[in-house]
Amino acid sequence: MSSQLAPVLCLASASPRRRALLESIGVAVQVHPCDIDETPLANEPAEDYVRRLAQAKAHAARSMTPLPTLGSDTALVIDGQILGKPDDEAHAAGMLRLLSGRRHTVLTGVAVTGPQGMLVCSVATQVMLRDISDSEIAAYWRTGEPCDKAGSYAIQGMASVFVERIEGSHSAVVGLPLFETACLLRRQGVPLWNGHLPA
Ligand SMILES: Cc1cn([C@H]2C[C@H](O)[C@@H](COP(=O)(O)OP(=O)(O)OP(=O)(O)O)O2)c(=O)[nH]c1=O
Repeated sequence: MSSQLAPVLCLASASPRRRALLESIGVAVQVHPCDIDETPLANEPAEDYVRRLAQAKAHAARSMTPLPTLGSDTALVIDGQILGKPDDEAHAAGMLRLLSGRRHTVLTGVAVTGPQGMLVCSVATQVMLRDISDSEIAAYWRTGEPCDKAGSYAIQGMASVFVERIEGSHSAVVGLPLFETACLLRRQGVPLWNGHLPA
């Protein structure tokens, strides 16, 4: 919708999903992916972790642009463990076996820099997956879909057949909670599709 418009936000992310989500609410972006060390700190609570990474990404892009910058991070939590993107097939299979037939939490942190300084939020969404067999896990890996997704699945893709229930924000699981992000953007004066309307 907005790819021909002048960018109003710098997206500090390599994720095509985050770009598409922002464009779906009328925010044209310029993209500056940032290479951040995503290793959790010792005993770091998961919510602190996603907020810290979101802020680090937004901060890293700041020197590259006069525009407000947005950073985000998505991770899963199950049994107190933080799950990020898989390193390889065995890692992905281990994650999917752990998630199979169980409920887990998806946490997404968002940070937006601008005239109000660094604004940060995080959103928790509960996802219940049905039992997934080892042969399904192997076949799913071969689709190529899990390799760049936290927890090794994509709710918006073929893994939707595993998703029994979700409580919370679907867009947050895909990488950016649109309701909460729109609130932060508005506070920083970034116009959305309805930016010309009165508040
Ligand atoms: C659980 C889940 C995650 N994901 C994605 C969202 C994020 O892009 C990715 C988690 O990794 P992130 O490190 O949050 O993001 P990224 O590496 O893709 O991009 P960047 O760090 O440059 O911003 O997993 C889905 O697309 N669908 C899902 O169902």
